[in-house]
Amino acid sequence: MASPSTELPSSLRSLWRSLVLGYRAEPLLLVVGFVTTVAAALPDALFALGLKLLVQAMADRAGDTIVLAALLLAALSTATWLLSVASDRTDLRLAERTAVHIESYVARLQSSVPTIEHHERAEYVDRLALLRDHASALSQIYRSVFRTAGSVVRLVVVIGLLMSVQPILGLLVLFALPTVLVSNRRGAVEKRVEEQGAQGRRLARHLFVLGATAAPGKEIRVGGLGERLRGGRRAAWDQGYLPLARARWISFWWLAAAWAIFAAAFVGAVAVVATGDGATAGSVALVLTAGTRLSAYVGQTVNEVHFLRTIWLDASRRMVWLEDFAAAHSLAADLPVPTALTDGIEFKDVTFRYPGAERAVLRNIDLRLPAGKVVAVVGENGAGKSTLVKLLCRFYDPSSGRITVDGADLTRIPADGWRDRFAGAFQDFMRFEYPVQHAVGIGDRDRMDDRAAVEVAAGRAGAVDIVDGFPDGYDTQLGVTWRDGVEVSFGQWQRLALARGFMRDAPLLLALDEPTAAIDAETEHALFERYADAARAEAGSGRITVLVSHRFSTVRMADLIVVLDGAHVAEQGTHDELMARGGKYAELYGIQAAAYQ
Ligand SMILES: Nc1ncnc2c1ncn2[C@@H]1O[C@H](COP(=O)(O)OP(=O)(O)OP(=O)(O)O)[C@@H](O)[C@H]1O
Repeated sequence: MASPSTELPSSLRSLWRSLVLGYRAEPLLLVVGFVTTVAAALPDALFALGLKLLVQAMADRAGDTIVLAALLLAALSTATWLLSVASDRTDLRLAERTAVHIESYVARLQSSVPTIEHHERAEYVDRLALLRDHASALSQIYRSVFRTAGSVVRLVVVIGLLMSVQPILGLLVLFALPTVLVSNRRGAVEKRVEEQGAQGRRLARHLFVLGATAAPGKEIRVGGLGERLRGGRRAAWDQGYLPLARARWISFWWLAAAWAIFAAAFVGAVAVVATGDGATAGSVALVLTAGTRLSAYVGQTVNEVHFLRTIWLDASRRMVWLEDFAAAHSLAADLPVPTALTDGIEFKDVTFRYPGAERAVLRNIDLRLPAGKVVAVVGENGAGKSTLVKLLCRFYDPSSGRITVDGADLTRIPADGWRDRFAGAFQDFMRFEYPVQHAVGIGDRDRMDDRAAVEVAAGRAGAVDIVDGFPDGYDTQLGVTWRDGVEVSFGQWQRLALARGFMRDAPLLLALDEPTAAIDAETEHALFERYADAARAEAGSGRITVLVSHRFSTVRMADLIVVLDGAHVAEQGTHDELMARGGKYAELYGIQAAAYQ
């Protein structure tokens, strides 16, 4: 698989991609916004010319020209005002409409990455956190680009007007260059410092959420951790923000010095024109007005470019980076999604390390999960059982080696399609605070509103009694923070998650990664036995059922038991075979059996 670069893509390419995205979303608004914003720049910049004509006509006491010049000034002011209002409204509307589009586009990009590596690697998480914060604001990029274009038009016009008085006055713009250079540089420096501090700011936010939400509140109070949390948050905040504040102060002083250079040149230019041969009232008025406007326009352009570079363009580069990342991760999917399994799933010399980790959680695993069988995975805490399931779901790809499905490399099967063939539940399930119908129904998005399907799933998970106990049955809102919402216990959440995992009727892979830890051993055993029987009854599709459990009473009925130990498959076989062998499984089984005596 092509590994995406960790470098952000170029500004120009990112700008182009954002413009294309905006054009696809709102072509008319984009064009009208551009034309009105740039058009508003013209009459504004020509104001200096009107003023020159008026002042000169007054000096010459030319009555008709005075009236004409005054009317011209009024027309220029009105046109500037009208076009500015029109462009403001259009740009605002464009920003609002593209914001929704861009936000859902970014969300779609994130979820289209088949693995979840980008949610866990610190450098990606920081990058995505900034993108998420700015995703809706990214829609401002259009306004910013139009305004920058308008500022450039203004600059060109006033420089032309200044040069019409004396060509050398065109050099005035050179004295504004230091401000441009400083702004450019400060943008890059501030952005780098901001990214370096992203981890600290994320930590500060995390600690704030920890201290301000109900769930962790119990442990924090019991442990008396409040003060420590506040101190940690303060320290993380300082670590995230102080370097940025320092960088901003330094750039402020640089910018002030650069403006001082321009101010000196402007005063000199006015003096030269006012005292030179052939100085007229009109030309002095023009230099004064155009010069003042030049400084304002340079300031505007510099500000626009600064915001464009540091916020909008930066967010745009992150978005294009995410596009590349998503594209690089979906390139290899060129095989069809299987509709049945005949042989099974095979791990071939699979080694896996979590992103950024040194240690391999699974090492040189060779394992065959036969089609149509029930496979139990056991091992001590941290042995890698859940990781094995995550690889089967393709939340990660192996660091080396291959996983094949009926001989086809799993990385070449579209991840979405493969997951549509998956059912099951995880130990770290999500508490979806929806009405019960949807909290369970989203396990099969096409049948989310299908009451009968949800009832069947609840039956499979043994959750019917729980739902019947809620005030409005399947229409009950879960979570007390919502109107008419009910409190749900951990065990109830777990059972609802299990029901969600059973929404699909004919999965090829059913994985149950300790989804019943909060349920007593006997009930778990009965439930798992039911799933195993169902799996065997439907062996025709080749469905593989993978059970992860610490309870050996549950595990023993599996067709194949895999014992993980020290990142390796220590043993595998049926219960009887493993007991006869007298190895790790027999030892662990013996310990648990003795505890239940
Ligand atoms: N996202 C992750 N990033 C880095 N390391 C991880 C991640 N998830 C798990 N690990 C590490 O991988 C190892 C195996 O974890 P895994 O959850 O697969 O074990 P397990 O056998 O399912 O454990 P348990 O029985 O406690 O659920 C552990 O050392 C764990 O710390």
